[in-house]
Amino acid sequence: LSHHVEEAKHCSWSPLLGRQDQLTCAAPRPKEQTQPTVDWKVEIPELWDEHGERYLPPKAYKLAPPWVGPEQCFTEFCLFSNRDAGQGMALVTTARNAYLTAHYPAPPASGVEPTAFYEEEVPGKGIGLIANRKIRKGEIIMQRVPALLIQDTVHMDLDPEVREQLYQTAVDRLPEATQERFLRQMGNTLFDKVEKNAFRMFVDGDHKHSLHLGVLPEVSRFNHDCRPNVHYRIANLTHTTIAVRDILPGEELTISYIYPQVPKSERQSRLREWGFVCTCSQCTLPPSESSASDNRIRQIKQLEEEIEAIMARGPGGEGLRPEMGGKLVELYLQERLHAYLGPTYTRAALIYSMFGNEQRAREYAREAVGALEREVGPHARDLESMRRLAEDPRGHWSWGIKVTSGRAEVGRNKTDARGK
Ligand SMILES: C[S@@+](CC[C@H](N)C(=O)[O-])C[C@H]1O[C@@H](n2cnc3c(N)ncnc32)[C@H](O)[C@@H]1O
Repeated sequence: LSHHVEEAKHCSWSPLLGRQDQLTCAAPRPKEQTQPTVDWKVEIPELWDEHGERYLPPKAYKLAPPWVGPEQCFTEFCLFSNRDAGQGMALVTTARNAYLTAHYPAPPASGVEPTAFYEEEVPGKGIGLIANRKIRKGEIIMQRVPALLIQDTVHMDLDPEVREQLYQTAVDRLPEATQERFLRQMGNTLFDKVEKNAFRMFVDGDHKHSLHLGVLPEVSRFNHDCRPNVHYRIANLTHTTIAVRDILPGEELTISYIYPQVPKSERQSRLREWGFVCTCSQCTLPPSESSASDNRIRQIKQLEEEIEAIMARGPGGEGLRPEMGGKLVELYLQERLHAYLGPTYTRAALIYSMFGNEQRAREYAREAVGALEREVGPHARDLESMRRLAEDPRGHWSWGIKVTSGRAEVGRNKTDARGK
């Protein structure tokens, strides 16, 4: 079976542990890359019977050297390791998941040169990453596969003493340099280090035992900011961090651990579940600016819901105004939500195209292309549509449909983006 990595299957819920937030999906078909990256088209051998219902017998999941394992088994979960994959990988999972993981690409670490940033103590946050030079929007900062990948049930249910010993053995299987980096992470016990630093990763789509906690010791140094300058996405178990705006030397590099487009009190309570009180740039604004920010977040929500409701009635739906798209972009930029602009630019481009505003449609479609590539990757669903709109607005399905008759005159390509 040629098993492309597709939406829903092999999607990865982010971000760091458990607290469900953004969804980053892997989809098929690689596009040209400007920086070294993984091959997105993954060949995974047949794993199901011909009806796609039953798993193959466990012996079908044997791993070839240099993979080692299964060892240290507890019920169906065992330790598997490979010192040569990525910077070394240890898995505590089922044989089936180990087999799948072994078939994902585990590329060597890549990204910006190691001197582009450095580690430093950041007041109130522990160690963080600081830019050492200007890092440009769109630069991939790190691309890594997890050093430790632990099936969620094991992490949650195993007896704590047994679990700690198992994690110790798993860490011992890693190359020395990776072990050291792992042990330098925040957290008193190995369990605690996984808790504080892991990202949620799905190995096997929506199949049983798919959810894992992936620990990437270098990526763990990114502190949280509710208005991050770095976005991350996970596809094929590869974790990519990418600058979403130009970052100046001396600025801290940050990601968001949560879905941040909610008022401050909600963000803070979500982050308390993480065991810390957020001291980020947005949470420490003076009260008047903080309430202005909360207001903008409410405005964004309202406007998005309004646009969604109109679009749902069809492209000719009444109530759409051309300035709605521009206003939405403006609010996002004022709120410094640079990591979440893809759908916003897409909406704005479509709205202006519908009203026959060529210049604005092109301009926003171009921005949408860049933002979608950064946020979702080269296989983002609306990317092709936005490329076409940027190149030839008048040939796009959305062109002028609000001007001509106010009724839907959906053109050539019905699979194009429609305000998503
Ligand atoms: C994944 S680690 C980040 C790196 C960590 N600072 C270190 O020294 O290794 C997450 C931990 O960093 C701290 N942290 C990250 N972002 C923070 C923020 N915005 N405010 C306060 N503490 C933060 C919290 O202690 C959190 O549990």
